[in-house]
Amino acid sequence: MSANENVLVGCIGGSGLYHLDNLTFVKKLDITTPWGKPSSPITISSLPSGDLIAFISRHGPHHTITPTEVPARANIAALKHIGCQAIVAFSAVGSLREEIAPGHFIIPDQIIDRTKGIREDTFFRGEGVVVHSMFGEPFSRKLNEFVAPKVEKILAEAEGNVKLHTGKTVVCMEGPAFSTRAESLMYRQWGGDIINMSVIPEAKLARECELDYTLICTSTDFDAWRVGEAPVTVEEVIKTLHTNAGNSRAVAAGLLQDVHDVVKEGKVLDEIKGSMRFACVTRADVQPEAAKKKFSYILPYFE
Ligand SMILES: CSC[C@H]1O[C@H](OP(=O)(O)O)[C@H](O)[C@@H]1O
Ligand SMILES: Nc1ncnc2[nH]cnc12
Repeated sequence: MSANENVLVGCIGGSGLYHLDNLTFVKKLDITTPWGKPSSPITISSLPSGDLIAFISRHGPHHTITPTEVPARANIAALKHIGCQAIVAFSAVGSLREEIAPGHFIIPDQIIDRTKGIREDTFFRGEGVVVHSMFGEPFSRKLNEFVAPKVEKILAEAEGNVKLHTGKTVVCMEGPAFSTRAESLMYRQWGGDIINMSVIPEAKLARECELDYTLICTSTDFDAWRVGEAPVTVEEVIKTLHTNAGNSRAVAAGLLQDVHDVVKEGKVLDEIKGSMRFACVTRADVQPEAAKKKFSYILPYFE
Protein backbone atom coordinates (compact mmCIF):
# COMPACT_ATOMS: atom_id res chain seq x y z
CA MET A 1 0.00 0.00 0.00
CA SER A 2 1.27 3.46 -0.83
CA ALA A 3 0.77 4.05 2.84
CA ASN A 4 1.55 6.99 5.01
CA GLU A 5 1.57 4.13 7.47
CA ASN A 6 -0.74 1.32 8.63
CA VAL A 7 -4.50 1.32 8.44
CA LEU A 8 -5.36 2.42 11.97
CA VAL A 9 -9.09 3.00 11.64
CA GLY A 10 -11.77 0.66 10.31
CA CYS A 11 -15.24 1.76 9.35
CA ILE A 12 -18.26 -0.58 9.18
CA GLY A 13 -21.18 0.61 7.12
CA GLY A 14 -24.69 -0.58 7.94
CA SER A 15 -28.04 -0.49 6.14
CA GLY A 16 -27.94 2.17 3.42
CA LEU A 17 -24.23 2.91 3.89
CA TYR A 18 -22.38 0.77 1.38
CA HIS A 19 -19.50 3.14 0.59
CA LEU A 20 -17.89 6.33 1.88
CA ASP A 21 -17.26 9.69 0.16
CA ASN A 22 -14.23 11.97 -0.22
CA LEU A 23 -11.75 9.09 -0.30
CA THR A 24 -9.32 7.87 -2.94
CA PHE A 25 -9.56 4.17 -3.68
CA VAL A 26 -6.30 2.33 -2.98
CA LYS A 27 -7.13 -1.38 -3.13
CA LYS A 28 -9.52 -4.11 -2.13
CA LEU A 29 -8.33 -6.80 0.28
CA ASP A 30 -9.90 -10.21 -0.15
CA ILE A 31 -8.98 -11.69 3.22
CA THR A 32 -9.82 -15.09 4.72
CA THR A 33 -9.45 -15.09 8.51
CA PRO A 34 -9.39 -18.16 10.81
CA TRP A 35 -13.13 -17.35 11.27
CA GLY A 36 -13.92 -17.17 7.56
CA LYS A 37 -14.42 -14.32 5.12
CA PRO A 38 -15.69 -10.84 6.05
CA SER A 39 -19.05 -9.56 4.80
CA SER A 40 -17.33 -7.80 1.91
CA PRO A 41 -13.82 -7.33 0.60
CA ILE A 42 -12.12 -4.67 2.72
CA THR A 43 -11.84 -1.43 0.77
CA ILE A 44 -8.68 0.47 1.62
CA SER A 45 -8.88 4.14 0.71
CA SER A 46 -6.81 7.18 1.46
CA LEU A 47 -7.98 10.36 3.11
CA PRO A 48 -6.89 13.64 1.47
CA SER A 49 -3.81 13.54 3.78
CA GLY A 50 -2.77 10.13 2.40
CA ASP A 51 -3.65 8.32 5.62
CA LEU A 52 -5.50 5.06 5.06
CA ILE A 53 -8.98 3.94 6.11
CA ALA A 54 -10.52 0.45 5.87
CA PHE A 55 -14.21 -0.05 5.03
CA ILE A 56 -16.46 -3.11 5.34
CA SER A 57 -20.09 -3.24 4.35
CA ARG A 58 -21.84 -5.17 7.19
CA HIS A 59 -24.59 -6.73 5.07
CA GLY A 60 -22.42 -7.06 1.95
CA PRO A 61 -22.18 -4.54 -0.91
CA HIS A 62 -25.64 -5.57 -2.20
CA HIS A 63 -27.27 -6.11 1.21
CA THR A 64 -27.51 -9.91 0.94
CA ILE A 65 -26.48 -10.85 4.51
CA THR A 66 -29.15 -10.88 7.24
CA PRO A 67 -28.34 -9.42 10.67
CA THR A 68 -28.14 -12.94 12.15
CA GLU A 69 -25.77 -14.11 9.40
CA VAL A 70 -23.28 -11.22 9.47
CA PRO A 71 -19.81 -12.84 9.79
CA ALA A 72 -18.93 -10.47 12.61
CA ARG A 73 -15.96 -12.52 13.83
CA ALA A 74 -14.35 -12.40 10.40
CA ASN A 75 -15.13 -8.67 10.03
CA ILE A 76 -13.58 -7.74 13.35
CA ALA A 77 -10.66 -10.17 13.12
CA ALA A 78 -9.78 -8.94 9.62
CA LEU A 79 -9.81 -5.28 10.70
CA LYS A 80 -7.65 -6.08 13.72
CA HIS A 81 -5.25 -8.16 11.66
CA ILE A 82 -4.58 -5.42 9.11
CA GLY A 83 -3.62 -3.05 11.93
CA CYS A 84 -6.81 -1.24 12.94
CA GLN A 85 -6.94 -0.02 16.52
CA ALA A 86 -10.33 1.67 16.38
CA ILE A 87 -13.64 1.05 14.63
CA VAL A 88 -16.22 3.64 13.72
CA ALA A 89 -19.37 1.66 12.92
CA PHE A 90 -22.67 2.95 11.56
CA SER A 91 -26.15 1.55 12.17
CA ALA A 92 -29.73 2.33 11.18
CA VAL A 93 -31.89 2.11 14.32
CA GLY A 94 -35.49 2.39 15.44
CA SER A 95 -36.35 4.98 18.07
CA LEU A 96 -37.94 4.01 21.38
CA ARG A 97 -38.24 7.65 22.50
CA GLU A 98 -40.43 10.54 21.38
CA GLU A 99 -37.48 12.94 21.38
CA ILE A 100 -35.39 10.77 19.02
CA ALA A 101 -37.05 11.50 15.68
CA PRO A 102 -36.33 9.82 12.34
CA GLY A 103 -33.21 11.43 10.87
CA HIS A 104 -31.59 12.09 14.25
CA PHE A 105 -28.13 10.73 15.11
CA ILE A 106 -27.39 8.82 18.31
CA ILE A 107 -24.12 7.67 19.88
CA PRO A 108 -25.15 5.07 22.49
CA ASP A 109 -23.06 4.19 25.54
CA GLN A 110 -24.95 1.08 26.71
CA ILE A 111 -26.44 -2.09 25.20
CA ILE A 112 -29.26 -4.46 26.15
CA ASP A 113 -28.64 -7.78 24.41
CA ARG A 114 -31.83 -9.42 23.13
CA THR A 115 -30.16 -11.63 20.52
CA LYS A 116 -31.04 -15.32 20.80
CA GLY A 117 -27.67 -17.02 21.24
CA ILE A 118 -27.51 -18.19 17.62
CA ARG A 119 -24.79 -15.73 16.59
CA GLU A 120 -21.09 -16.46 17.02
CA ASP A 121 -20.47 -13.83 19.68
CA THR A 122 -16.98 -14.72 20.91
CA PHE A 123 -13.63 -15.85 19.52
CA PHE A 124 -13.23 -18.00 22.64
CA ARG A 125 -15.67 -20.91 22.39
CA GLY A 126 -14.88 -24.49 21.45
CA GLU A 127 -11.11 -23.96 21.48
CA GLY A 128 -10.20 -25.18 24.98
CA VAL A 129 -9.30 -21.70 26.18
CA VAL A 130 -11.52 -19.77 28.61
CA VAL A 131 -11.50 -15.98 28.31
CA HIS A 132 -13.81 -13.42 29.94
CA SER A 133 -13.60 -9.88 28.54
CA MET A 134 -14.81 -6.86 30.49
CA PHE A 135 -17.96 -5.45 28.90
CA GLY A 136 -19.57 -3.22 31.56
CA GLU A 137 -18.91 -0.26 29.30
CA PRO A 138 -19.47 -1.86 25.91
CA PHE A 139 -18.31 1.10 23.82
CA SER A 140 -15.05 2.97 24.01
CA ARG A 141 -15.92 5.79 26.38
CA LYS A 142 -12.94 7.85 25.24
CA LEU A 143 -13.67 7.37 21.55
CA ASN A 144 -17.35 8.23 22.15
CA GLU A 145 -16.32 11.40 23.98
CA PHE A 146 -13.90 12.28 21.21
CA VAL A 147 -16.30 11.80 18.31
CA ALA A 148 -19.52 13.22 19.83
CA PRO A 149 -18.67 16.95 19.67
CA LYS A 150 -17.17 16.50 16.20
CA VAL A 151 -20.28 14.70 14.92
CA GLU A 152 -22.45 17.42 16.48
CA LYS A 153 -20.48 20.14 14.70
CA ILE A 154 -20.59 18.34 11.33
CA LEU A 155 -24.36 17.81 11.67
CA ALA A 156 -24.94 21.45 12.67
CA GLU A 157 -23.34 22.45 9.38
CA ALA A 158 -25.25 19.85 7.35
CA GLU A 159 -28.61 20.48 5.71
CA GLY A 160 -31.55 20.27 8.12
CA ASN A 161 -29.56 20.88 11.31
CA VAL A 162 -29.77 17.25 12.44
CA LYS A 163 -29.81 16.56 16.19
CA LEU A 164 -27.31 14.27 17.96
CA HIS A 165 -28.21 12.33 21.13
CA THR A 166 -25.54 10.84 23.39
CA GLY A 167 -25.58 8.65 26.49
CA LYS A 168 -28.35 6.39 25.18
CA THR A 169 -29.01 2.66 25.44
CA VAL A 170 -29.33 0.52 22.32
CA VAL A 171 -31.39 -2.68 22.44
CA CYS A 172 -30.07 -5.32 20.04
CA MET A 173 -32.75 -7.76 18.90
CA GLU A 174 -32.35 -10.87 16.78
CA GLY A 175 -34.70 -10.08 13.90
CA PRO A 176 -35.20 -10.30 11.04
CA ALA A 177 -38.86 -9.54 11.94
CA PHE A 178 -39.27 -6.26 13.78
CA SER A 179 -40.50 -6.21 17.42
CA THR A 180 -44.07 -6.68 18.56
CA ARG A 181 -45.77 -3.73 20.24
CA ALA A 182 -45.50 -5.51 23.61
CA GLU A 183 -41.75 -6.01 23.17
CA SER A 184 -41.26 -2.43 22.02
CA LEU A 185 -43.14 -1.12 25.07
CA MET A 186 -41.15 -3.45 27.34
CA TYR A 187 -37.83 -2.19 25.93
CA ARG A 188 -38.91 1.35 26.82
CA GLN A 189 -39.63 0.25 30.39
CA TRP A 190 -36.22 -1.41 30.53
CA GLY A 191 -34.56 1.89 29.63
CA GLY A 192 -33.89 1.23 25.95
CA ASP A 193 -33.72 4.35 23.79
CA ILE A 194 -33.03 2.90 20.34
CA ILE A 195 -33.14 -0.56 18.76
CA ASN A 196 -31.15 -2.37 16.09
CA MET A 197 -30.13 -5.90 15.05
CA SER A 198 -26.37 -5.56 14.75
CA VAL A 199 -24.44 -4.08 17.65
CA ILE A 200 -24.20 -7.55 19.22
CA PRO A 201 -21.87 -9.35 18.62
CA GLU A 202 -19.87 -6.63 16.84
CA ALA A 203 -19.18 -4.65 20.02
CA LYS A 204 -18.27 -7.79 22.03
CA LEU A 205 -15.87 -9.03 19.38
CA ALA A 206 -14.26 -5.60 19.06
CA ARG A 207 -13.64 -5.66 22.80
CA GLU A 208 -12.12 -9.15 22.59
CA CYS A 209 -9.73 -7.73 19.98
CA GLU A 210 -8.97 -4.68 22.17
CA LEU A 211 -10.37 -2.36 19.53
CA ASP A 212 -11.85 1.00 20.45
CA TYR A 213 -15.38 0.75 19.10
CA THR A 214 -17.98 3.47 18.65
CA LEU A 215 -21.39 3.17 17.00
CA ILE A 216 -22.87 6.12 15.16
CA CYS A 217 -26.58 5.45 14.78
CA THR A 218 -29.19 7.09 12.59
CA SER A 219 -32.86 6.83 13.49
CA THR A 220 -35.17 5.61 10.73
CA ASP A 221 -38.50 4.99 12.53
CA PHE A 222 -40.41 4.86 15.85
CA ASP A 223 -40.42 1.05 16.02
CA ALA A 224 -43.78 -0.34 17.26
CA TRP A 225 -44.48 1.35 20.61
CA ARG A 226 -46.52 4.34 19.49
CA VAL A 227 -50.09 3.30 20.20
CA GLY A 228 -52.47 4.46 17.48
CA GLU A 229 -49.70 4.49 14.87
CA ALA A 230 -48.73 1.70 12.50
CA PRO A 231 -45.65 -0.27 13.59
CA VAL A 232 -42.42 0.01 11.62
CA THR A 233 -42.11 -1.47 8.13
CA VAL A 234 -39.13 -1.70 5.77
CA GLU A 235 -40.90 0.82 3.52
CA GLU A 236 -40.82 3.35 6.34
CA VAL A 237 -37.17 2.61 7.14
CA ILE A 238 -36.15 3.05 3.51
CA LYS A 239 -37.83 6.49 3.35
CA THR A 240 -35.23 7.94 5.72
CA LEU A 241 -32.36 5.58 4.94
CA HIS A 242 -31.18 7.57 1.92
CA THR A 243 -31.03 10.94 3.69
CA ASN A 244 -29.47 9.31 6.76
CA ALA A 245 -26.79 7.60 4.65
CA GLY A 246 -25.92 10.96 3.03
CA ASN A 247 -25.52 12.52 6.46
CA SER A 248 -23.50 9.51 7.67
CA ARG A 249 -21.15 9.92 4.71
CA ALA A 250 -20.74 13.61 5.58
CA VAL A 251 -20.02 12.63 9.19
CA ALA A 252 -17.47 10.01 8.10
CA ALA A 253 -15.80 12.48 5.72
CA GLY A 254 -15.48 15.07 8.48
CA LEU A 255 -14.52 12.68 11.25
CA LEU A 256 -12.20 9.94 10.06
CA GLN A 257 -9.03 12.03 9.76
CA ASP A 258 -9.44 13.23 13.34
CA VAL A 259 -10.06 9.69 14.57
CA HIS A 260 -7.02 8.49 12.65
CA ASP A 261 -4.87 11.23 14.21
CA VAL A 262 -6.04 10.65 17.76
CA VAL A 263 -5.55 6.90 17.43
CA LYS A 264 -2.06 7.47 16.04
CA GLU A 265 -1.25 9.61 19.05
CA GLY A 266 -2.57 6.80 21.29
CA LYS A 267 -4.89 9.20 23.10
CA VAL A 268 -8.07 7.13 23.07
CA LEU A 269 -6.50 3.76 23.56
CA ASP A 270 -5.24 3.66 27.09
CA GLU A 271 -8.28 1.87 28.59
CA ILE A 272 -9.06 -0.87 26.11
CA LYS A 273 -5.60 -1.68 24.80
CA GLY A 274 -4.21 -4.27 27.19
CA SER A 275 -7.62 -5.13 28.65
CA MET A 276 -7.39 -8.74 27.41
CA ARG A 277 -3.93 -9.37 28.85
CA PHE A 278 -5.34 -10.88 32.05
CA ALA A 279 -8.73 -12.02 30.68
CA CYS A 280 -7.67 -15.60 30.06
CA VAL A 281 -8.34 -18.07 32.88
CA THR A 282 -6.72 -21.07 31.19
CA ARG A 283 -3.01 -21.50 32.01
CA ALA A 284 -0.73 -21.01 28.99
CA ASP A 285 0.81 -24.49 29.34
CA VAL A 286 -2.55 -26.22 28.86
CA GLN A 287 -3.78 -24.06 25.99
CA PRO A 288 -3.97 -26.13 22.79
CA GLU A 289 -1.35 -25.07 20.23
CA ALA A 290 -3.97 -24.80 17.48
CA ALA A 291 -6.02 -22.39 19.60
CA LYS A 292 -2.99 -20.26 20.40
CA LYS A 293 -2.14 -20.02 16.72
CA LYS A 294 -5.69 -18.96 15.90
CA PHE A 295 -5.82 -16.34 18.66
CA SER A 296 -2.42 -14.93 17.71
CA TYR A 297 -4.21 -13.64 14.57
CA ILE A 298 -6.01 -11.10 16.78
CA LEU A 299 -4.07 -10.75 20.05
CA PRO A 300 -0.36 -10.66 20.84
CA TYR A 301 -0.71 -12.56 24.14
CA PHE A 302 -1.07 -15.92 22.36
CA GLU A 303 2.03 -15.57 20.17
C1 LIG B 1 -33.19 -2.33 7.22
S1 LIG B 1 -33.97 -2.22 8.77
C2 LIG B 1 -33.22 -3.36 9.88
C3 LIG B 1 -31.73 -3.47 9.77
O1 LIG B 1 -31.16 -2.15 9.74
C4 LIG B 1 -30.13 -2.08 10.71
O2 LIG B 1 -28.93 -2.52 10.08
P1 LIG B 1 -27.50 -1.90 10.40
O3 LIG B 1 -27.35 -1.94 11.90
O4 LIG B 1 -26.52 -2.76 9.71
O5 LIG B 1 -27.53 -0.49 9.87
C5 LIG B 1 -30.62 -3.02 11.80
O6 LIG B 1 -29.58 -3.37 12.71
C6 LIG B 1 -31.17 -4.14 11.02
O7 LIG B 1 -30.16 -5.05 10.66
N1 LIG C 1 -37.34 -0.58 14.45
C1 LIG C 1 -36.18 -1.24 14.25
N2 LIG C 1 -35.92 -2.36 14.93
C2 LIG C 1 -34.74 -3.01 14.75
N3 LIG C 1 -33.79 -2.59 13.92
C3 LIG C 1 -34.02 -1.48 13.22
N4 LIG C 1 -33.28 -0.83 12.32
C4 LIG C 1 -33.97 0.25 11.91
N5 LIG C 1 -35.16 0.33 12.53
C5 LIG C 1 -35.22 -0.76 13.35
